Amino acid sequence: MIGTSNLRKRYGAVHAVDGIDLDVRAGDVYGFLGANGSGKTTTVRMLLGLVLATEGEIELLGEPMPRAGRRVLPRVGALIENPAHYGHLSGRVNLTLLDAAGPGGDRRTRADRVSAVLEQVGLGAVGRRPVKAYSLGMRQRLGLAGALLRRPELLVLDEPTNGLDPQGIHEIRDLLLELNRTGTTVFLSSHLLAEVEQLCTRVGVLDRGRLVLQDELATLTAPTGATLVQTPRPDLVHRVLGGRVLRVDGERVVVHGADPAEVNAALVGAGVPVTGLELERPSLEEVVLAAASSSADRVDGAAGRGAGR
Ligand SMILES: Nc1ncnc2c1ncn2[C@@H]1O[C@H](COP(=O)(O)OP(=O)(O)OP(=O)(O)O)[C@@H](O)[C@H]1O
Repeated sequence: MIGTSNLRKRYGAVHAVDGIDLDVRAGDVYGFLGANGSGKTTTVRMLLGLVLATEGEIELLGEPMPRAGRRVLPRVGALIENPAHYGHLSGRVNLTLLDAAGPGGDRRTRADRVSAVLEQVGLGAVGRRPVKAYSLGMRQRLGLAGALLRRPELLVLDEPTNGLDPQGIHEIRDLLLELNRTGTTVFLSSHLLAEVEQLCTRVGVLDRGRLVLQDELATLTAPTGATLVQTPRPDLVHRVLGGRVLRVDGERVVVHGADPAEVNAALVGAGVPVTGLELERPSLEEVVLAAASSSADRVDGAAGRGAGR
């Protein structure tokens, strides 16, 4: 759906995007993660033909960009930063104008199309209110409704939950998952690890213009081959399992071996109280921090800590 090869953008001496090879496949919810200033917006703008690359190739839906823009862009829905709307007009009228301005929107079916996307983003009941009375979350959803007018195969979203409250973030997340279930590939940029971890199937990490990581989320956070034992008596685990203990962190003991049932049987058989057992997996935060170590402190992991496994 998106492929880039050695994609670069320089602004004077600044290497905003420094030779990246993106690979976004059909059906992905792809999280494009990076700290502020790492080059996410510049990349998204290049993908959509809004900024010219200094060097490199871009393919969108198998066609070269920006050359094939006229053919490709009607099949792509995009939301970049805060979408602009006419505040004094209703959401419905804004979408009607947008639909009329773009190519390929049959006039006779326009009203139905607008109603359908308003329903889809949960604005059916407020579509006739002026946009200036909308909350930030509602405006963001209206922007998304605009991106959905042409039933895009690919959605490209730059920080779609920026500035939203937890409820708004939740709604956008559900909407994107639903769209993905019905066949839309989603590419979204974010600086929030937790957001990407909860939503995405594939992850790319940008660090000062370079793609330092790109893989399936399930692969990145695959079990490490160890078992995490929760116990009030870590000393007893040591006594029973000896050399198999890899680490102790308070009441959490990491034990070599990827068979929690076997570990449990050994411990309980020896009278060790076990209050929790699971396969150890790295959190996305740990994976990202390891890959982008030099500037890891700039990636916002705080929100991801609670979601870590
Ligand atoms: N038009 C421009 N002229 C000069 N420098 C620019 C321009 N646009 C971006 N940059 C620089 O390129 C780098 C990458 O910026 P970009 O906005 O793509 O990052 P980002 O990851 O999207 O950050 P944010 O999350 O803050 O939007 C930054 O150093 C920025 O200052």
